[in-house]
Amino acid sequence: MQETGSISIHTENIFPIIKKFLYSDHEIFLRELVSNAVDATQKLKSLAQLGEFKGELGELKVRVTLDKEARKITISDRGLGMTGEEIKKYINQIAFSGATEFVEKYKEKDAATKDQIIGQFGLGFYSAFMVADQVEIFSQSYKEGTEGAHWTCDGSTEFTLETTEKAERGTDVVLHVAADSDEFLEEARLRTILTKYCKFLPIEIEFEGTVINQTQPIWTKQPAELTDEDYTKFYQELYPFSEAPLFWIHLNVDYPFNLTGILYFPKVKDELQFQRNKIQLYSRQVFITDEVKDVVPEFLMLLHGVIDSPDIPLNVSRSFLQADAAVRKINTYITKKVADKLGELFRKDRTGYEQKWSDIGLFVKYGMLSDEKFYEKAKDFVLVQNVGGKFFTLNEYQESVQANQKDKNEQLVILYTTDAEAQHGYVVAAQDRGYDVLQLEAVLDSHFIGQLEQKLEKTTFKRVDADTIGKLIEKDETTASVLSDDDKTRLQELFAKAISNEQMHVQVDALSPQEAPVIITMPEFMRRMKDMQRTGGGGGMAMFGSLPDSYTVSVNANHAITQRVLQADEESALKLARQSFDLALLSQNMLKGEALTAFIKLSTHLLSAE
Ligand SMILES: Nc1ncnc2c1ncn2[C@@H]1O[C@H](COP(=O)(O)OP(=O)(O)OP(=O)(O)O)[C@@H](O)[C@H]1O
Repeated sequence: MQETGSISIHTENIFPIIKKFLYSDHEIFLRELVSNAVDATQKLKSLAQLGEFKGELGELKVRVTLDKEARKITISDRGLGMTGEEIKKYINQIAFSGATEFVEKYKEKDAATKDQIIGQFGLGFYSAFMVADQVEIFSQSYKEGTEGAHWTCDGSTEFTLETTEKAERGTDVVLHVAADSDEFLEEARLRTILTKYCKFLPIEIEFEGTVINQTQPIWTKQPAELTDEDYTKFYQELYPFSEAPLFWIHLNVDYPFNLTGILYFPKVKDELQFQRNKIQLYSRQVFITDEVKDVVPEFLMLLHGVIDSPDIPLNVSRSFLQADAAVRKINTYITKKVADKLGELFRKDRTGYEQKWSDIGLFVKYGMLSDEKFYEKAKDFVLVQNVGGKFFTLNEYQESVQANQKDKNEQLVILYTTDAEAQHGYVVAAQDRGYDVLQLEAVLDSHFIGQLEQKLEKTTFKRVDADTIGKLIEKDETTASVLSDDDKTRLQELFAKAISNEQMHVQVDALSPQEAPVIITMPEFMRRMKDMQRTGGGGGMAMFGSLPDSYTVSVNANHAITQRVLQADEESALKLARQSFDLALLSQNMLKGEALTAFIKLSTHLLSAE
């Protein structure tokens, strides 16, 4: 018996549209057809378990075969099969209306959204027409007493359906590859596509004699069944040639949404190395995309691994995805899991955690800055390190410095350096006072400091070179000046003349005689403004666009050199002043070019004059 018919009477022909619009992603036809074959096989297995199918299951592989000569690709399964009636219902009506709906949605979108939709939405069975000008289905249902069915469609809305003899239960979908799709007649091309999308499908997929997939990837197993080696091996499979991960989290939740997966913490050395799009998104073991934006919180995109969830709505556009309740819950869940894991590592193995800190620190701080909930958890396990290399939690650090580093207003002043080498003199000066100095060197740290100042009560941060040591943490006691007011004015004028630079604001301060004769500082506020300006922070910063460098030059009223300057004749006084100022510049790494040459010349001269 043969029947012909029209798939739908009131729809325009969708096939040219499918073909035209989906040009960039033709390869997904194979993912769609192979997953259909896998679904049909799994359905049969379920029926067998329920006792509704009593026959022999036999070998349940899905086979993909290529006949280049005949221009045919065949996808065969030994699943539950379809009767002629079922083909009419599932392929002609349901699948077709699904494809039609897809095309309708697709037509309205702009190009960017289109790419997004294609990547995340399977066209289903009709995606076959992206590469084939004729598609045949040969199917034998598992139901006893049913006849085999043969369906043919040439890419118009017309189809034929007839009975046929098919010995084996299951379905063969035969694609007659169109003239413009020759690339899919290459074995290597098909293998690449299969490996990309089908590598972890739950039923064996055989292509040209070899099975291309792992049916039970480790994320589908229970953590208790797995060893560390299993996890690292899997990581190597996903990312060959990369360094071993630091640690991982096995995700496993089935309520209120379904999600499994493994997230790895990669070894990252600096911000520039962050590699996004390393997490692969699967839906029931079928690879969907590695664009997990919106499904995974921004700061977690630095992680690697696999997420598998049938609950992530792949068939909706981007803007909708962000607002989707399930996606929001998944975001919250993953963030919580990651925070819990870090907390656990910190509690169980503090030493190991400290060793890993240089790799995870950046990530933890990034998380704290971008997610309030994460901050709340991470504030207990985020670490800071002082210049001596010792690690502290925020609480531990506050405890340890508060006896010594509170100013006269009971404000705790935390001192830090962004470069212990370059700011060495200032670090030593602070340490000599009994102060501790933290290393906060990463680009992210300036934002992190800002956040901590908001969160921690009565606490401010100052870079060690933000002021002279006595003023860095202002106490009640003051050092008296040995100079008269007249001397101070003279000194100020002499130095200003010797330096003759408008960006250097000279002031005479009563410092300890042990401190340097001249100290150059840049106020904390001013430096932060400039930092923000440099890193392109916020529009409001534009007004500081022409902010000049502005330094404070403190002349130490109590230093022996100062006395010499005052006692010398004008010419020698200016030389001495210039020389002490240059020394201060030198200690800040600010003496360059002509000034440096002049300094060396003068030094040599002074030395030989002795
Ligand atoms: N190999 C097959 N064996 C048995 N039934 C099949 C096979 N391929 C397709 N079908 C039937 O045709 C229907 C439509 O398939 P189609 O791929 O268009 O949509 P789908 O798989 O339901 O959804 P999706 O859009 O996610 O692919 C399937 O639901 C299934 O009932």
